[in-house]
Amino acid sequence: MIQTSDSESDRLRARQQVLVADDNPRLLASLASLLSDHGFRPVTASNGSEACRLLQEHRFTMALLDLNMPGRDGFQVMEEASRLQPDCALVVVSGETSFRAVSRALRRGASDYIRKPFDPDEVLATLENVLGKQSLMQAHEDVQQRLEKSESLHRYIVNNSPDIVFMLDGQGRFCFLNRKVVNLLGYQPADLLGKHFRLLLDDEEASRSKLALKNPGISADHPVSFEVCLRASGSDRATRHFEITAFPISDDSWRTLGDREYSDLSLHARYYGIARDVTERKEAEAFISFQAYHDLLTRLPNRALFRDRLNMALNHASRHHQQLAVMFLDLDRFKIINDTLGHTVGDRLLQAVTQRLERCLRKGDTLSRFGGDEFTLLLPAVPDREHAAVIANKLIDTLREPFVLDNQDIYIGVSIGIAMFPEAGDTIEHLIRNADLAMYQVKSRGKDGYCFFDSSMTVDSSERLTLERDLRRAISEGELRVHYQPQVCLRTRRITGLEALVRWQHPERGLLLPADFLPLASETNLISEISHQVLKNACEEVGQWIAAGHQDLRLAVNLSPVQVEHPLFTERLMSQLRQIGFPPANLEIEITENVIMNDLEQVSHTLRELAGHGVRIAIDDFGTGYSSLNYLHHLPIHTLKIDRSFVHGIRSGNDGACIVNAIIAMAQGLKLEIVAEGVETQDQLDYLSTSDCDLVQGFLFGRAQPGYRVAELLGHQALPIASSA
Ligand SMILES: Nc1nc2c(ncn2[C@@H]2O[C@H](COP(=O)(O)O[C@H]3[C@@H](O)[C@H](n4cnc5c(=O)[nH]c(N)nc54)O[C@@H]3COP(=O)(O)O)[C@@H](O)[C@H]2O)c(=O)[nH]1
Repeated sequence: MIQTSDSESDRLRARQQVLVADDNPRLLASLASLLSDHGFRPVTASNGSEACRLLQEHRFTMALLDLNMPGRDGFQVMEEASRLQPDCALVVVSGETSFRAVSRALRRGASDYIRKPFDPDEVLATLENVLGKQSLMQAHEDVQQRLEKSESLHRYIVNNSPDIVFMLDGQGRFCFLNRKVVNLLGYQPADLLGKHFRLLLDDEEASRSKLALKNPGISADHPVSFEVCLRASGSDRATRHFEITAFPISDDSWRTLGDREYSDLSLHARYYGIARDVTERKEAEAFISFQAYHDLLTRLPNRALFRDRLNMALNHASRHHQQLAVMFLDLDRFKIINDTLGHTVGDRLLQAVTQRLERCLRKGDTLSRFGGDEFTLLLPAVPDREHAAVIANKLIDTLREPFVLDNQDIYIGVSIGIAMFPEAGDTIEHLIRNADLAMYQVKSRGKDGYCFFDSSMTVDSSERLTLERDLRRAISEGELRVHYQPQVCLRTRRITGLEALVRWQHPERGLLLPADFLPLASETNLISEISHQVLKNACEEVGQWIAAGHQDLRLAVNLSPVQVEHPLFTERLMSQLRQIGFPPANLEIEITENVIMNDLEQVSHTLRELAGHGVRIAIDDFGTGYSSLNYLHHLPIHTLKIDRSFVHGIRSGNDGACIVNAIIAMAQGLKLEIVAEGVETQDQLDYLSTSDCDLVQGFLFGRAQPGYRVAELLGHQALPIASSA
């Protein structure tokens, strides 16, 4: 029985409203007065029906009910009370003392049974007892509710934690997991309970984690933290990165918990841990590191990573006495495509080029984007130069095929310089620089090919800088000169044309030949400006001689590949000629076969435009380049210039002569004019005179000379053989 102090008991009673129902008015009154005398608030009902009505209208802590009442008896009132007010304690006060009646009353929910005539003390004691029980039950219920609230609060906190919360038993099996494991890894907690944590890890990480947990230094105050990748459920879900913090559970940790579930846990759980998903941070870190070492457009390694790989490859190659190759690749015509078709197409082209190049490489080779349209390639295990040459050819061939972007065929080529370790250098800087130098050799020869570095290409870098600075000054200060080499008609021996050749009147070094500065001009893109100046000066000067009476005098000019490939070349040239007043029909432009083959489509278009304006087109160094004779049929070509190596062959043996004969025969068939270049001897001249060659050019008739000297020669009826030849 609950022990309460008097004052507390009074306080309790004061709150209690008690229903008293009896059909005996005297008994009813005496019960009511007993109750009110002892602090209760009795509400009386003289029959069962009234009691039921009161139950509907008021709340009661207790009901003292007679069993035998007219209308609705005590059992029916009990039923109604249980339905309407289940918390109301029912006490039967009845003269009916049969076992059947008592047990029936108790079955209906009566807390106690008082026999009539009642003893007031017994009634009061029974009421105290019932009240005590009620208060005990209430207290228990309160505790229960508080526990439930507290548990659901903790459950909420644990389940809504942003991290996976888990417990492991001594063997490493999961004995608790919160629901976060569903969102983050796709498992239901039940899928993992009882399973070893290695189920989520690869072997290496499982052993690492095991070791971390076994670390003797860990405790709740010093948990262990480590990062692992956890396998998500289902094959289509990727692995995610987690930071695990875990510590062993001491027996003290369970002292406050009594719940059955937790006591089960307390039996088994030996480790508590949280797993925080750090995938986003890891991915951001990986992206930042990728960005630092890769080019984002092509996703290729950048310069920094290339240098790193080259450094490792060099160490390995020198330890094992092996060779390696560094290639420097520069795309031909990329700038023009980028300028005319836009940067989006340019970007897509670079991506497509990357894919094709990668297809030619093996695992272990490193292709990197060096910047713009430049790539570097490291072949760490090439046995010899031939091997490197085979790969260079593969790369060249794969880029020769047109790229189809935006429904148009785009032709692009590549110039490749190759530096072999150790012969072309033994440091990262030397190998890259020398491959770059070799690449410029290819560019200056007409692009689209490869070239191995050799020491003759080395120009000291400070020397290069000085030369470049001087060359810029030469262009702006007018130090460039045009010299003319006569083209002589074999039949009349008169000058019919002049080839304009650039010279540089260097203030300190004297007159420089193109070989001294054109390669650097090509590298630095100054070549266009130089060719433009030469063309302008030559047209102005030769234009005066034409105007002075040499109406048929032809001016031949060399064009750089960059000029011819520019889509606005014809328009600009024609406007320049109009400004100067130079007749287009007196102009012949010289291009090599390689320039045509590099971009057959674009160059053909330009040549047709030029021919449409009356400009003549000559193929320079004919027979030495990469060509398909097919183009001769289709393009508006007027002149073939037989390369001087074949002309020199006339003297030294039959092969050269045969080639010269073959070229002349072919040119005749195609109705092209023939110019034999590099004629140095009388024998060569005699041979050519008997073989239907039209024009000759060479030291035999004179080297390229300044305009004032050439002007004197123009008046000659027949050009004499030069004394210096
Ligand atoms: N884009 C431009 N390129 C130009 C320009 N001027 C010249 N060039 C290119 O430089 C190449 C070399 O020119 P150069 O040193 O002037 O040599 C020319 C002649 O001097 C030389 N030649 C002529 N006759 C003989 C000979 O009997 N023997 C011999 N060993 N050499 C001789 O040949 C060069 C002319 O050849 P080609 O151009 O093939 O007709 C020059 O080839 C151009 O490519 C320029 O303004 N713009």
